[in-house]
Amino acid sequence: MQAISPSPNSTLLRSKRFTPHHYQRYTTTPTRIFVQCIHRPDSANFSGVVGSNRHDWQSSCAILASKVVSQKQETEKTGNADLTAVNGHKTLDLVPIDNNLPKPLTITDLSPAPMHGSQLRVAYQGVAGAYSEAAAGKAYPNCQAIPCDQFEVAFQAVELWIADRAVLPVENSLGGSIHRNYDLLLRHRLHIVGEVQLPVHHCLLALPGVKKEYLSRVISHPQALSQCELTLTKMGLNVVREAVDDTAGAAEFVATNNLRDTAAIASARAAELYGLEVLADGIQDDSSNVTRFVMLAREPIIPRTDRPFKTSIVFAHDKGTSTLFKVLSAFAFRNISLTKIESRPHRNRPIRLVGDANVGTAKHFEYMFYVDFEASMAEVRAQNALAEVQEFTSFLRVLGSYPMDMTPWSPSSGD
Ligand SMILES: O=C(O)C(=O)C[C@]1(C(=O)O)C=C[C@@H](O)C=C1
Repeated sequence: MQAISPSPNSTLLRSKRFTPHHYQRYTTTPTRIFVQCIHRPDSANFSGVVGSNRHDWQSSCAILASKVVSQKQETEKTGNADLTAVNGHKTLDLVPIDNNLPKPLTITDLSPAPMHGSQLRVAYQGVAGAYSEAAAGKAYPNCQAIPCDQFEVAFQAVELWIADRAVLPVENSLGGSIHRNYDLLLRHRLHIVGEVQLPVHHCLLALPGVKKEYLSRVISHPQALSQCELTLTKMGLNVVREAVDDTAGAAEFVATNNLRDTAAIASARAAELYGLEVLADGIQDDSSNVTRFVMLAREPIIPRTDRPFKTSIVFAHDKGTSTLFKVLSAFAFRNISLTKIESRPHRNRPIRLVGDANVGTAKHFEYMFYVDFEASMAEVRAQNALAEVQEFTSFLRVLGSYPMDMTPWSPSSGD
């Protein structure tokens, strides 16, 4: 796996990782891109903000497409049929498309890893040496890993065709679910196309020559801090814990600021990359510490039945938790195992009031339920289960049906 910035020709090359600011630049690029995309898609003479290669052209067209869609939505909202300008320039008239027509199969549907140029581009949150980067490498061994400063940015990188996939940690065997990422899965329209389970082996890292006794602070990703909480206490360190964006970012911070009183919890690879020493190895509270990541793409994969598949759904129902049993029994009756249930606040309707003049008003919290089950959407039993679930729910979305990670268990191999 090669970790690089997204495009050799773009202004992004100078920056270490993607930030929302980068998208700002991309989405406000001049209309010239639009003209170029329409008339000269294969030209080798593109100039200005768009690079000269096919990948840059594709990215520009994708951004353009999203502009046109938002323009169209704006037009529909305002009812202003003449509003067909992008950045002040006239564009082609939009032809309404019937979204229900079957889409022709594309190469994306047929190959598990569509290639642009030579390598798949995989966005992850963090900097080089983060566990998410390792997960990207495990899922797609020859990919270009694209660091992003936030999870939200990794989603946007895929939506804007700057990356082909995003890799997202969703749960850890010690720290539990990464709730923010469940919320993002719902807010965005990407599809889960795979999962990887990565053994996570944490190290305590410090500048060369620093001893444990000198430390007054340990910094890391909140998940990593919580996965090492007991061990840190047992080590008798007199340190405050501080949360930062990612584990490798913590290591980089210690190194670049020459902090002799601060250690980072990160991988052995982060120690190598940022010139730190390993003060303690394997400091996670459980040696079989493992994080589950999902891979996201713009298009779903076609579910199959020739290997074990998992399907992830999210649903809400109007009648509070009383129907939850019925929903779950749709799976039980068909012998479909559930591997995970998670509930999150229903942000559009967080509370349901049930009034009773005699005793007052009950305030019930409303939830979105996330369920993973062991079946492929290509199986009739899964389709029937979902048809039944739909009867009890007010909202149902399939987040993805994808191959299960069946790699042999080897806790010591991860870092
Ligand atoms: O900070 C990193 O290195 C990450 O990849 C993030 C993350 C997480 O979000 O849980 C991933 C795996 C580990 O469980 C700790 C941190």
